[in-house]
Amino acid sequence: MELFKYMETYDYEQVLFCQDKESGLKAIIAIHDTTLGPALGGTRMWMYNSEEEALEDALRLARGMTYKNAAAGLNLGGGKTVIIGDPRKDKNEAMFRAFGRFIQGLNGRYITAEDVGTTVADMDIIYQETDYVTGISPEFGSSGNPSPMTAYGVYRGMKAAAKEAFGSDSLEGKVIAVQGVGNVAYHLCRHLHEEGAKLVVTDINKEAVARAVEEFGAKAVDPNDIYGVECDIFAPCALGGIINDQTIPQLKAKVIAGSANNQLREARHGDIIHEMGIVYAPDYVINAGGVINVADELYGYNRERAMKKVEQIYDNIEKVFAIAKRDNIPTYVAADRMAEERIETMRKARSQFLQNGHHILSRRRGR
Ligand SMILES: NC(=O)C1=CN([C@@H]2O[C@H](COP(=O)(O)OP(=O)(O)OC[C@H]3O[C@@H](n4cnc5c(N)ncnc54)[C@H](O)[C@@H]3O)[C@@H](O)[C@H]2O)C=CC1
Ligand SMILES: CC(C)CC(=O)C(=O)O
Repeated sequence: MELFKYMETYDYEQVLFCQDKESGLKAIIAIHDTTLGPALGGTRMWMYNSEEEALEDALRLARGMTYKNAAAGLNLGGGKTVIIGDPRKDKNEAMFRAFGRFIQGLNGRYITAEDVGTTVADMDIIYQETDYVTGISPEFGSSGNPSPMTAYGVYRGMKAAAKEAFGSDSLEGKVIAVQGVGNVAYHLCRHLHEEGAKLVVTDINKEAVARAVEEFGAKAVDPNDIYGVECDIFAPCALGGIINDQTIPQLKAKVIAGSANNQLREARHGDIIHEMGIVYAPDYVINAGGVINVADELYGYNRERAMKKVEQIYDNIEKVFAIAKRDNIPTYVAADRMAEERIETMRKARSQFLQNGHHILSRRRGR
């Protein structure tokens, strides 16, 4: 990849490569845009096949966070970290301490949290070295694991998408195919089961599948068969890039609504599903519950307040559908438009000079 060319094309501010030989840390922190405030986005630990692949993931995910935070109405920019390694084998305390010191060195330009492969326990270690970490244990007055709130937001957004597609937001009796039943999707399945939806699930982790079958009466299918399941709603809740040339022809669902980041492999795949009449709830709008929840920590965490904001994901998805109809564009373009308009408006509103700048971080309590 020609890094600077790529950064210029999508307007990235900063990319940091962090290395610590003793602990084996190899991390890439990508900061996309801090117009609205410090960049907030999780840390993903994953067994990337190459450094190039890790870099691409960090960059795509960071940009997604700029749009996610803007669309959710947060005063935060977008960033993300990837750590190269196997989260089941390569983690150690020194690694997360060293990583915490790299974050502290950024002096608040980037705040981290959990993502795939990292946990509350990892965030607690990072917290030993930096103030700029969220999603740490409730014992520290924090919000803990963001996944249940992400799941609640996806559930709310899915209802809004169902209303658009079927005329009612009830999910009772709807057949919902869920790809990946990890941290987020487990809680999502609980909400769906409680509302009377019929679940079809898959995961590469057999235990995760067995739990969903046992607790929610879900039907299990093989990972490759999930796309072609006869269903009303497809909920991608594993990794990104799964709406692509190979999977689209298999899809039977009328709605796509799930937690995975970067669901469309390429923008054109958003156009194709739009033309097919599939109602797509854009990923970064529907999966913002976790970041809304951890961002609330910056104000002194209040669960009720955070939950109210997560509930509004229903309204945010409706707004996206309204823009899509108004401008006759696919929903993924409408979401981008909504986020970009907010960033531009705030850029102008905050353009006067202030001696010490100002952001909610400067009033952060309890730290
Ligand atoms: N945890 C959170 O609060 C948030 C998560 N997300 C996104 O939601 C997605 C899921 O996140 P988590 O539940 O936290 O991760 P997780 O790692 O707990 O769950 C992902 C699940 O997908 C499974 N999986 C991986 N590849 C698969 C494949 N090819 N087929 C079927 N299953 C597969 C894994 O075995 C795992 O059980 C990710 O894309 C993440 O970036 C987005 C916003 C917030
Ligand atoms: C998991 C969240 C706390 C933040 C994030 O990185 C995301 O929403 O993807």
